[in-house]
Formats: sequence, structure tokens, C-alpha cells
Amino acid sequence: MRIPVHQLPHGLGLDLPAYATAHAAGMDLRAAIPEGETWELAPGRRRLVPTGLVMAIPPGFEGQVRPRSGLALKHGVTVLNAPGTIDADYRGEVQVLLVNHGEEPFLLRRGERIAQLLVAPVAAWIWVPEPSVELLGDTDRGGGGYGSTGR
Ligand SMILES: O=c1ccn([C@H]2C[C@H](O)[C@@H](COP(=O)(O)OP(=O)(O)OP(=O)(O)O)O2)c(=O)[nH]1
Repeated sequence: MRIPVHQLPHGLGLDLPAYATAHAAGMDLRAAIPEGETWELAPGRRRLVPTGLVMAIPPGFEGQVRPRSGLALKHGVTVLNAPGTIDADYRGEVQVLLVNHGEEPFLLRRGERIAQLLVAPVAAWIWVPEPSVELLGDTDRGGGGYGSTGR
């Protein structure tokens, strides 16, 4: 599968997102912040981090911007809107909304791996309105939820 991608000027020189291992699901996204700058993410604060990437995800697929577990475990830094959705028709820069849930400021530098991108299939659905709830069909669960099956 191929995804046309364009690196904006501030992203040039950074590696394209890549799978770290043979069967990895996600490709790491890198921070396209200016060379030599250090961005501080203070505890409790959020920041939109550029990737320098514009992509054309094929119709029928979506991009999911997910956190990296290592950043979450070591620093409390995660993707605030996880999973962020990259629509197939989006032609703006992919950005990552990071939040620092940790106790220490998190320092971010150019090229750092900040999140991972998964490209997954999505189906387009249409609603079929039914005049009564019975027409939706009976199930074992029925309306049970929120712990109805036990702990
Ligand atoms: O983490 C994210 C989430 C979204 N986007 C881009 C791609 C996506 O296609 C577009 C719109 O995202 P979304 O639908 O989540 O935004 P919205 O808040 O619903 O705004 P809109 O009215 O633009 O759809 O923003 C990102 O770059 N990073």
C-alpha cells in the first residue's frame, strides 16, 4: 500500500514515519520543530506539535494518531485527543496534540518521536431508520450495559 506524502520545508531532513520492527502496527511520527529550539511542555499543558507532513491517505482508510507508550510511562506525555483522526481528504499538515500529565516539564526537540500513525480501513455506512426498537432485533444483551454482566 502506498501513501503519497509531501514534506513541508520545516520537515525536510526528518525521516518519514517508519515501522520500527517488521510487524509494528504504527509508524513513529517525528516533531518538526525548528533545529536548535527546545519546546517545553509544562505539567498540565498541551501543545500542537507539527510533523511537517501532508499526506493523501487513500479513500476507504483513515490515519490514527496514537500515543507512544514509552512517553506516557516515563513522562506522562500522551496524545490528548487519542486517537486523532486523519481523514482521507485532509490536505493540511498532520499535527500531534500532546499533553503533559506528568509532574515535570517535558522538553521536546526536533526529530523526537512523539506519536505513532496507524493507517486503518474504514467503512462508509448509511443509516436505515426503523419505526420501532423491536425491528432492530432481539439479542441476549438487550439493553444491558455498564457492568450488567458482573464485575
Ligand atoms: O490529531 C489530529 C487530529 C486531526 N488532524 C487533522 C486531520 C483531520 O482530518 C483534521 C480534522 O480533524 P477532526 O475531524 O478531528 O477535527 P474537528 O475538530 O472535528 O474539526 P473539523 O471541523 O475541521 O473536522 O485535522 C491532525 O492533524 N491531527
